[in-house]
This record gives sequence, structure tokens and C-alpha cells, in this order.
Amino acid sequence: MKKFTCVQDIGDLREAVAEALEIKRDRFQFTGLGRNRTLLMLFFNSSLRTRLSTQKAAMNLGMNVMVLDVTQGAWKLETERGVVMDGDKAEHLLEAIPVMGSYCDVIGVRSFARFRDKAEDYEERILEQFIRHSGRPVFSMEAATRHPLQSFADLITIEEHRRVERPKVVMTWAPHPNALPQAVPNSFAEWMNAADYDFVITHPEGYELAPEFVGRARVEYDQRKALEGADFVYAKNWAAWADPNYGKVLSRDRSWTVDDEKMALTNDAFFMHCLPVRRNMIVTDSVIESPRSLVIPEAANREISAQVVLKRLLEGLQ
Ligand SMILES: NCCC[C@H](NC(=O)CCC(=O)O)C(=O)O
Ligand SMILES: NC(=O)OP(=O)(O)O
Repeated sequence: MKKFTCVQDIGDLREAVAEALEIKRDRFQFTGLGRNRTLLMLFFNSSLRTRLSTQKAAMNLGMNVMVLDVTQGAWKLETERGVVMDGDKAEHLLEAIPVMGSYCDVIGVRSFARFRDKAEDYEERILEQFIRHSGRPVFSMEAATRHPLQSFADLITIEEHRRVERPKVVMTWAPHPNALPQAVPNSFAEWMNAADYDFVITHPEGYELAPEFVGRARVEYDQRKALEGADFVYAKNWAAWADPNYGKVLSRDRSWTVDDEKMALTNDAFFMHCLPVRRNMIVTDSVIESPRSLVIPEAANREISAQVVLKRLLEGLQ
């Protein structure tokens, strides 16, 4: 594998899940693979799970790991070409990327949507520059439009817990005080469509996701109706995608919060969320603490999804 930014990069999903479960059985069986190889993880945004689980996965493979919080301690980076750099930004991304590439073998990048310009976000201009100019295999640790390490961990978690061949998976919008990116819901939709589950998306009007991510999913505006018979409930907030409201919060309606009454409509569904989660906005204390909540095993599977990806990237190095 040469890069990992979307579901297509992982290839056959059954094979990927089988490899993940094999790694989970013994996560130290490939410790020689990363010997004398260096991973650089770059964070333009905050992280708890991605930072720790990816570092742990790299260590399981015997890699050396460097982590840089780009916004803390490094020079402030200019990202636009053609700008006269007479302001507060001391370094251009076009020098910083190849320099960072020269110190490592694999690069992970976290760079959220900035909501300044929809085209800039949806063309993945930051991530694409790393792919073009670093000279290294690049993987996404949540970019502007997708969070594939999360979606892969979500898929593994569903495969471990499903009771039927083709479970009903419902992704529901839920309220949040701030404008959050569409990366997690876009990516989850992309992976659920690829997995060919019975996949339903529910959200208030105005929160439609980009059609290329919705794909074959059924969109149901009535949350209660959508939840009927669900085997998995995947909650997430996102800001509006559709024009003219791109990046805006249109609703903080707490009648969309996932609570016990909503979960009672389901087929005794499992509850999922990528974390971090705002309790009693997205989901009630009772639901997230219930035995049907998978949020902790789901987060634990981030180590496994990262390890499959790093293993394949290492195997792809000359
Ligand atoms: N990586 C998982 C989610 C990251 C991000 N959440 C956040 O920024 C939450 C921040 C807050 O709740 O203030 C998102 O939704 O894409
Ligand atoms: N789910 C997830 O990516 O968490 P972090 O933002 O803490 O890395």
C-alpha cells in the first residue's frame, strides 16, 4: 500500500478485517517489520485516541515514532502559494513537507476541515500536498473530508458484534454546541456502503451530506422511524455541508439526543461513537454507560486498524 486516505486504499474489506483480527490475536507477531523505520505523526488539530493508538500500533511493529504538534513549538506555516510572507507565518508548507519527509519513512497527517472554503476542504489541499511533496507514504489521521482509521476501527467493531449477516446500521446526527467537520460521518458512510450493510442516515433537514458519501444509503428525516429495528446506532454531530450553509450550525435541537427511549425503538442495538463525545448533548449518560455501549472497545480497535495500515505501508516500502 502506498497511501491510506479513503476506503479504496485498503482494498478488499473482508481481507482487511481478517488481517485485523489476526493482528488482534497477537499484535506483536510483526515486530521486525518496522525495525529502523521511522513514523512521523503530524497534528494540525487536537487528538487523544489517534495520537496514542497510532503510536502504540507503530511500536507494536517495532517502529521509531516522532510526533509533532504543528501548532505548538514549530514555526507557523503558510499553506497558500503566491502569498507575500510578511505576516506572522515564518515557513511555507512547501519547504516544511519535504524537510519532514527527509527525516522519516512514513507520515501520518491530521488536518481538519477549516470551513473557510468548501473547495479547499473537499479537494483535501493540505493532505494532497503531503502526498505530492513528502516523498513518503502518507496516511490520514483525519483529514478535511474523511477519517479512515476511525471508520476501519468501526467496521472491525461491527464485525465483532454483529448477530446477523447484514446488520441494520443507523448513523444519526445529534446536537453539539460547535461546528464540527463532516469527516467522520462522510467516512463512516463510505465504509458502510462498501461493507454493504443495511445502512440508514438520519438527520434534520439541511444536514444532507455530500452525495458521493451518502451513496446508496437510505436517508430518513424522522429519527425515530430510522432507529426502528437498528442493530447498531452510530451517533455523530456534523455541521451543514450544503450551500449556502457550509460549515454552519443550523440546529442544537436536543430532541435528537440519543437516549434510552430512542434506543428502545431499536433491535437491542449497540451504541457507537468515535469519541470525544459531549454527554447529554449527543448521548445521555445512561446510554453511553449501558452494556450496549461499544465506545471503549471501538476506541481500543483504533490500535488494530492503525496497525493493519502501518503494516501494509511498511510492506509497500522498497
Ligand atoms: N476524531 C474524532 C472527532 C474529531 C472532531 N471532534 C471534535 O472536534 C469535538 C470537539 C468538541 O467536542 O469540542 C470531529 O468531529 O471531527
Ligand atoms: N476518534 C478520534 O479520532 O479521537 P481523537 O480525536 O482523540 O484522536
